[in-house]
Amino acid sequence: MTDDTGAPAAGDDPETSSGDDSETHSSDDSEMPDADPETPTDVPLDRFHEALEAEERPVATASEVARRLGTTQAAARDALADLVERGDVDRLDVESDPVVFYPSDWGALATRERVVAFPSRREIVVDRPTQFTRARLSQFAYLVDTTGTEPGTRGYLYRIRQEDVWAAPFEDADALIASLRSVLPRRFEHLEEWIRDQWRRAHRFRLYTHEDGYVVLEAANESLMGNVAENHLEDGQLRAPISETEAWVNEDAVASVKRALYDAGYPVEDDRDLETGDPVDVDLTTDLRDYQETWVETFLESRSGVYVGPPGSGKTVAAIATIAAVGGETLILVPSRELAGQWREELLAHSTVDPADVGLYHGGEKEIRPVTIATYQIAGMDRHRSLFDSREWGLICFDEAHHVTAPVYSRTAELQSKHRLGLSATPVRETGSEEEIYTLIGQPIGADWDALFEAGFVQEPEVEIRYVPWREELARNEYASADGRERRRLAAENPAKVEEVRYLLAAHRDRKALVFIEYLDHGEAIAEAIDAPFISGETPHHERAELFRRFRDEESDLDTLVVSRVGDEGIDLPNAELAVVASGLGGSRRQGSQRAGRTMRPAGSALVYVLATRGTSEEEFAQRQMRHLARKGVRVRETNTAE
Ligand SMILES: Nc1ncnc2c1ncn2[C@@H]1O[C@H](COP(=O)(O)OP(=O)(O)OP(=O)(O)O)[C@@H](O)[C@H]1O
Repeated sequence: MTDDTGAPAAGDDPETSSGDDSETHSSDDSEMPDADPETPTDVPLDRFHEALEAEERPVATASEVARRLGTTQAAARDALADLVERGDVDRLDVESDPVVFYPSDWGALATRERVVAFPSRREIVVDRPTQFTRARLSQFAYLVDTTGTEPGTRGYLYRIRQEDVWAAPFEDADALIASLRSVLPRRFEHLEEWIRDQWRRAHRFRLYTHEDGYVVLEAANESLMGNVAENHLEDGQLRAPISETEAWVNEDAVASVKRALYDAGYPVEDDRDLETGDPVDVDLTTDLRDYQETWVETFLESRSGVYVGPPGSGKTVAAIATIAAVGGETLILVPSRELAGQWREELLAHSTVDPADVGLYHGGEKEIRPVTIATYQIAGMDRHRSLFDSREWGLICFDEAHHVTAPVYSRTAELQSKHRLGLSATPVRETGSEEEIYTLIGQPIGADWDALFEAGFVQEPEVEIRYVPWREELARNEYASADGRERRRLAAENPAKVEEVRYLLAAHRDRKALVFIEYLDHGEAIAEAIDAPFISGETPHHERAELFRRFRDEESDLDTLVVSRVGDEGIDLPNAELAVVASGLGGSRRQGSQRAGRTMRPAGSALVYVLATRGTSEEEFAQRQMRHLARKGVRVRETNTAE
């Protein structure tokens, strides 16, 4: 069984997570009386109660108990085993979490968290959810909001969508329903029926490779083949019927068949034999974290998928592990040349790959090697078709998968016979091509973002929206009399923002900072005012690379960069501790979370300031972007700055 929570895998020894625990709970051991490292295995039930009280939770892992009792983990585990033996304590094997313990007479522990179901809306609100509940829910429900709908409440709102059921990692519908029942206060027949129905839909069509090598579409019964497939598929997608329930699929149409049936509400199971390409000798040299291992295992089971995790959560490293596991020639597609270079370095840093086996293919260099890193731009050009055809790629990796362009999609549609891996920090897209990503690349394989923040793998940024007033009458009047795009530009370029940027940089003098802007003039004005370099699309590549290199260099005195959209994405600046989004609020939610993402790095504490001109549409944009982050569990604060 797999899970997409990113939490430690099934049956994990609690020991493996003890290191994380100590980071997640700020424990104060001095509260515990008589901490004795030599605590015998015989722990009275009272001491266990004390440990729970100190944790302020109804359940505790062995490592939490050990810490509270001031004993070793092994001793705590033995003691807990004794208590379980005596019937005083129960243990709960949570599939994707460490084992937790609770007093037997608290059997109704779930009442501590309040779970309320709204079956007709297919929504579940959980007040103070435990890890257990969250891990379970995240397997078949979508976390809509963590901020609570009423002021002061802390409800987590989950929604069970069609596609969540389709992608739920269970062997069968019964297992999914069992999981649902384990978190809901009672049974909801209609909801269960709906889930079973959705589950059935997702298992009605299957693609497989015939022993003679061609691809077959198989329907669960005749009428599905007749009604659904024939009504929704176009001429030429199927070559010929093989039986009442099977048809020979045109190899070039595999992607469009999948897409059409998905749109018709019948996601297709893809059981074809995939190509692996010529073998490549790559071993991983970095130990994966538990959730990364789960990602890779899940990928290998379905042979396609998209790792969805916040920036800095280790998607690239997990992708390198996947490359090593598939072990075949790999084509990696990235949005920019800088990222291609970075990918190469990461590959060399985290694996044994021979540098001579890694090629870069972009505007500057054109090498095709067993592992080739190319830009989407080049990959989309007709005259570079050979990139796809010259080797039998076994794995195609789409970095920043929401960037995949239409020409690349159409090309990769032909590459459905390869292992396909996407990486994305932002599953949400406003243009609606989320479905495109998931049907053409694969299902999302994700982690619970909150859990990653809690475990300390990713620093939670503090995001603050600062509403900046017009401080100049002239600017305010100009704005009032303008319209359309001009109005938006004027709001973005509110001169008062220059002061604000200066103030924020001065207030955080010790932090490496990125200032994001949308309009070139504005960027130049800010760069001049704060005396920092400005990187835009017009900055030559070598200059850009040099500035980024200096910014990364701890020794260098370059600690502030002003960056236009080019700097937005994926550039690895792990030491950026402060981001000021001075303009660019008209962008999508994707950009909002990417900008915040630039500073969501394991090193240093991260702060993001978003400047919005008060009383303009920027206010609304800022709030929309930040709501998206808040839903992901990121803390957002709003401040009005002085007139
Ligand atoms: N298993 C691991 N052990 C040690 N360090 C790791 C591990 N996984 C990732 N890291 C480190 O964490 C940092 C972020 O990892 P990585 O670049 O893979 O994240 P990402 O999710 O791809 O980020 P982005 O979305 O910004 O590209 C890197 O410095 C990387 O070396």
